[in-house]
Amino acid sequence: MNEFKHFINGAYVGSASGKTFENRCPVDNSLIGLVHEAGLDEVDQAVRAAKAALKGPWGQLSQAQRIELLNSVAERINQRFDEFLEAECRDTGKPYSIASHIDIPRGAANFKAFSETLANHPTEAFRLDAPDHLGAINLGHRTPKGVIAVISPWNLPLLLMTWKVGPALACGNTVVVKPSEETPATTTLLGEVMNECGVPPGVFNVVHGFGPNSAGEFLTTHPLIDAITFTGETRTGEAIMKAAAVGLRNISLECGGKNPGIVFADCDLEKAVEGTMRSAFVNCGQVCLGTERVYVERPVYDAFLKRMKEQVAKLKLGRPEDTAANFGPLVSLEHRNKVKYYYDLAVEEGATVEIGGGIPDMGEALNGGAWIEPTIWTGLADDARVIREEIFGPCCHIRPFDTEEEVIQLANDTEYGLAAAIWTENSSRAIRVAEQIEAGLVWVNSWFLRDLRTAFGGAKQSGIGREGGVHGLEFYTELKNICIKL
Ligand SMILES: NC(=O)c1ccc[n+]([C@@H]2O[C@H](COP(=O)([O-])OP(=O)(O)OC[C@H]3O[C@@H](n4cnc5c(N)ncnc54)[C@H](O)[C@@H]3O)[C@@H](O)[C@H]2O)c1
Ligand SMILES: N/C(=C\C=C\C=O)C(=O)O
Repeated sequence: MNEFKHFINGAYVGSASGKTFENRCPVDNSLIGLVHEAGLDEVDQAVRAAKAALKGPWGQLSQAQRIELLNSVAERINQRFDEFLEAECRDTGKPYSIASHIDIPRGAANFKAFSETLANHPTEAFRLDAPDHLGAINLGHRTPKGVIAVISPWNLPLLLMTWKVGPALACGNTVVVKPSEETPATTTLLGEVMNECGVPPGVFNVVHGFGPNSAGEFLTTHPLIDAITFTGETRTGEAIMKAAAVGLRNISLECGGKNPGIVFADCDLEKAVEGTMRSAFVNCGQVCLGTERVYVERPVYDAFLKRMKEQVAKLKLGRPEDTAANFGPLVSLEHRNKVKYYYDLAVEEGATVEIGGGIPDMGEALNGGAWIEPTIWTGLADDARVIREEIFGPCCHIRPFDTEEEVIQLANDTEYGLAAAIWTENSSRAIRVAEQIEAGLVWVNSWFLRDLRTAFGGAKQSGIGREGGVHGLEFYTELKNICIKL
């Protein structure tokens, strides 16, 4: 039985209250750990440790020294790859085949990528003419923002936490991380790596707990937090934004989505099927960038639907360590109940269930887990709740369209604006349509192909701000202008 303690000032500490909550394996709902729930005291200790570390050895390091240290963190994650893989898959139930290609490699890459950005990105300088004709020089100078609260979700725990911790530390900040209550393991394990690599105590801190009236809320309302970066549901983002308003703390929000996939008749059909299969079903559909609405130009609608059903039927459900498995359970029974609610709602709203729609028989050993069938629907009206609300499961609705104008209107008819995928071999059409899609991220003939130098974030109710590459600098640093009279 694992015991997950907080990581504060370089040490693992339990909650003074002794309060813990259960950590269960999604594969069979077995009890695999107890997690300490942080109270106000633990959160305060973590924030004050982070504050103090800014003025300690960490604050004395040069940018080059910080970058060297963070590159060693990346290398150590890779050296302990199997431990991170086992911990992530135990927490999430996802197949090793997925976590070993996405979650863990990106956990390391997120430290390296931002180090290189920082080392190579200039600030700014302007020469100003002055009335005395001697002029002045203006210099842009970046300093760390301070103590960053990092609040992360359960779907890609290590990836999404390090996506924030990497740039935050690269810019000289310190962090207090509150991972999801569903997935404490890899964030806790990273504390060991920080110590092994010589990251000073207090630079990286972890507190466990829930949101409201628990560690999440205690952290976002703590007066010594200088900025909050959050990934999770839009409604949670609203709550965190309200908390951040007191004391004017900056926020970076990466929230929900109801992403469209647009398949034109002039696409490479096999590429479109392969890409849509990934965007709808990888990670059991638990990817914010995933496709839950698929629009297919009428001439290829029947062929596309047929191929998708054939591919879904081939998905192999199984334990994480099953090398043949490419489809795991949802993260919890609670989330399975939510997704199954939408499966039932789809039928009530008039959907045709083309494949799936239920709970699979996984055999006695696994039937207690959060398993659910990958599902395709057709025939729903555009205003159906299943078409408008984020489900965050392995399901998608496929609908024909006839014109480019029609599909752009359909794709944009959502309160969200996170991502989209467009499948066409016509490059002019690809760019023309992509420019009109109201989203932060548009892939053409690909999906979740990530260049960490690019801007990442959502429009509309999918988030606020952009992280990635130089874009994170605006959030993770204060930019000062120094004007020097000549
Ligand atoms: N845009 C992105 O990059 C992105 C990436 C991954 C997931 N997501 C979204 O995340 C959601 C799924 O993740 P989830 O269920 O963990 O989201 P969630 O909002 O329920 O929880 C996310 C985190 O916020 C914490 N939290 C909850 N309420 C809080 C509060 N009031 N104050 C402070 N912290 C609070 C939770 O404990 C958790 O650590 C989906 O909507 C998905 O689209 C978005
Ligand atoms: N933030 C990123 C992925 C988000 C995935 C959402 O589930 C990334 O690739 O950097």
